[in-house]
Amino acid sequence: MDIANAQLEFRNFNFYYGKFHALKNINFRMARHTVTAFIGPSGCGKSTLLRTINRMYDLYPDQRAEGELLFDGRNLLASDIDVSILRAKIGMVFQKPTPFPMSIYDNIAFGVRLHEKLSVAEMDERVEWALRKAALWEEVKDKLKQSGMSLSGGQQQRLCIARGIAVKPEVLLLDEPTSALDPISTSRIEELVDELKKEFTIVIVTHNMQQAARISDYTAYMYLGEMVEFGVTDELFLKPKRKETEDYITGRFG
Ligand SMILES: Nc1ncnc2c1ncn2[C@@H]1O[C@H](COP(=O)(O)OP(=O)(O)OP(=O)(O)O)[C@@H](O)[C@H]1O
Repeated sequence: MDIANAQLEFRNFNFYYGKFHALKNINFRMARHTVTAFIGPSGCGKSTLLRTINRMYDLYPDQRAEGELLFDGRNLLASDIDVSILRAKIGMVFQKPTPFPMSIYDNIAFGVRLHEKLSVAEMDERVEWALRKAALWEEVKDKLKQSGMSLSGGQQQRLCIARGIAVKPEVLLLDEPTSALDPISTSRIEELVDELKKEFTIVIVTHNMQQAARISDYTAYMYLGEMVEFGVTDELFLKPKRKETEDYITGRFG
């Protein structure tokens, strides 16, 4: 399976936690404005793979990556890459909603201030833009000064998505963004992903195969640190090429 004009490309990519070889020879591409889902059993390396994309591992001295991870043709693993600029281009939303202990407005404005000097009016506009994109504006427009922590879990997760997109990244990484949410909040986030892919490239880790089938364009099935199969989502679910993938998606695994 090949993707022309890849925005992101893993080439002969390996990742280690100390001596533990967590990702083994990963090769695949992601196209701009598509949704790619990583699925596979617990511990297979989905989150590890996602976190390499914005070099989260830099924070931990015993973790290292080898090979190439190309973003618009540039190797993100190179030592001269400015990681703070990289993280502005590649935003991330975690499994548990993690609003900052500050107002709804400042949750969004905080990250923007680190990267851009905006006037008050421009910042107001940016905050509204991000909250509208995250489908939260109508619910919070009259309480922007209230703490982000006062929102419901589903609203907090949309606030985190708004915070992630407020700096106008090109790629948004979602690490099991709905696993702590009820079905209604989950379906709102799923609709949101569909909307957001018009402007951003989205990579999502999910435990939920139905969710991957519903919202992604491409799916990668991982097992024990290897990418067993990567392909167009409908094809991977309806006509998997590998027996291991078929066993997993039909529930015969384990
Ligand atoms: N900080 C760490 N130090 C050492 N090993 C780790 C660390 N984080 C993860 N691992 C190991 O790397 C492998 C992949 O873990 P990872 O969290 O990426 O899996 P996952 O597919 O996201 O799992 P889950 O679905 O349970 O979240 C596992 O064997 C795990 O034990």
